[in-house]
Amino acid sequence: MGTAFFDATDRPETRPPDGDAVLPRGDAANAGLRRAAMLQSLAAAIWIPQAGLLALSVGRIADGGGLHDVLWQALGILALGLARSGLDAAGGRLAFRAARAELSRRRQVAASALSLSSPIDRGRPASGKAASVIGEQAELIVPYLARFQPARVKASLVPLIILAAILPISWVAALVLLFAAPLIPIFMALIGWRAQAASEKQLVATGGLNGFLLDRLRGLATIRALDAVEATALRLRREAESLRARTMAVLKIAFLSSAVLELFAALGVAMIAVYVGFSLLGEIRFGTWAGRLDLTEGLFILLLAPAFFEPLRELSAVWHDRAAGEAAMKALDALAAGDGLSIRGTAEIAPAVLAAAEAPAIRLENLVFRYGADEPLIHDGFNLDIAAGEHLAFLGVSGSGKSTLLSLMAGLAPSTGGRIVIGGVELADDTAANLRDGMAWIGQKPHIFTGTVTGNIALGRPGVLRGDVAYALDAGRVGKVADAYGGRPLGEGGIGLSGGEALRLAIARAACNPHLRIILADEPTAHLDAATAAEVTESLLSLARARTLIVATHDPLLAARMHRSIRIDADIMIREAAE
Ligand SMILES: Nc1ncnc2c1ncn2[C@@H]1O[C@H](COP(=O)(O)OP(=O)(O)OP(=O)(O)O)[C@@H](O)[C@H]1O
Repeated sequence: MGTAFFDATDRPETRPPDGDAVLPRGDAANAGLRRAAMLQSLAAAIWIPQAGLLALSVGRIADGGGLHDVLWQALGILALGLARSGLDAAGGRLAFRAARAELSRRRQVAASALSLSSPIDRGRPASGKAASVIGEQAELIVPYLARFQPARVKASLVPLIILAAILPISWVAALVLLFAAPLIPIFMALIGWRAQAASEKQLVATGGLNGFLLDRLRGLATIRALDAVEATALRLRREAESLRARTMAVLKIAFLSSAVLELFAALGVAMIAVYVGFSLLGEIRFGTWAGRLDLTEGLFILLLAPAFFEPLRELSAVWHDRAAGEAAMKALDALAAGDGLSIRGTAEIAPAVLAAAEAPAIRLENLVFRYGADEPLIHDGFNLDIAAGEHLAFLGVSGSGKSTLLSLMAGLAPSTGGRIVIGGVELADDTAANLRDGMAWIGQKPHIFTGTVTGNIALGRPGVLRGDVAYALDAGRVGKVADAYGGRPLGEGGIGLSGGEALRLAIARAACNPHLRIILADEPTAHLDAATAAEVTESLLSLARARTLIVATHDPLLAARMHRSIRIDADIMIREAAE
């Protein structure tokens, strides 16, 4: 079984709702986006009085007026222009802030759900895919919320206001716009369905490629050793090609939607221009409420016609953001749904359950466990009493369930039946987190983070002081390694450390915990040569002094140093020796 590391200080508080429904937006984000949309719509509507003043000025000059006749109008146009820019900028800023806040909220929910999912859940999302969704794809939510949402409100309000301004002058012009406008949303909606499906496929392909890459990079040594480089490269090329095809499909739809909109907008404006032109020439004598159009009215309508389509064009420009944003939200929500095995102890409770306790006794009562509803029973009514401060070895053939027992004691997954009592406290959802504060997990292959040796020991845990790290270096016997590296970082995944050094570093990590009462060690001497295994055993035993230690092991030498060993497969005690 792999190694687990849990930092009890990093416990998320809430669990997102189950199911794959898109998570509702936060109230603050909704309010911010609504205000932003209103400000931007108001900014767009200011063009109506500006156009009116402009048409009036040109009409006066055409009637023989001088510059002094249009001075006030010019100042009005300028003032309105300034107000318009100000409102537009304020709306944009507000929308962007609300969108970023919403992105952070959703990221936190997804990351919380991920951190709650059990490290022994094999259905956990691939690390590369989860990182891609939370880190990269989630960013697509920002343009969706900050640009698409206000653009949608603008597109549904501003054309109506412009229509209301044109209708009292000419019912024909209003009618032309009224017929041209709905064609645009209808076509956009038709295209939008395809755009969303294409975006979802593209995001899945991106996540898949990231997951694949991370997985293969981690296994590069194996791939090289087994001469599978060529096959892996071919697979990578195929995946990259599929991603390219999906990206092109998304772009094609994005371009198509803008082309459709431009076509209808251009046709609408052209028809208005033809009508106004022929009316001014006297060729068309209908369509107004009072006689013929004059130059001021005609110009006013002409200036407003492109503005009528402008919000729809804006909507089309950000249409792709909607598809990509909703697909990203779905991907985040799927992570947040986290419906596999989850670790116990999601709730915070006040006092540290084990803080004052001595090395606790552990009791497993009638323990039943299976990894999933369709999976076989791993343990069926397992009973065991471990004395306070006892050092115990689980022995048994591979697959007999030793690591599973350790995981259950650490609360990495809820048992299917029975109970676990640690120091008189039953391991349950409201106690597991605090019980874990007093535990350390030492696995076969501890995860070494990129960073210094001391940073890897302290792990940024609050309350770990310089003195604690110095003590831990000593306890894990890694002082020499720390000296050799100094302030230089270790390579990714612990490159630069031997297996034994990595194990001793894990022991040092455990030694840093002032609440440490229980040590769970999963095959700590596996894959080590005899001398290194002996060193690790000594470090482990000195750490376990006055603490309860349980090791799952195949190593008879390590088992011989324990107070007692039990065989998990036969459920019988084969050796009991007091030290
Ligand atoms: N995350 C998991 N999801 C589903 N089944 C699992 C998982 N981990 C282990 N198993 C299954 O549970 C059984 C017990 O596995 P476990 O790792 O506890 O055995 P073990 O005794 O520790 O073996 P080993 O000595 O090889 O480490 C095995 O049949 C294994 O296939």
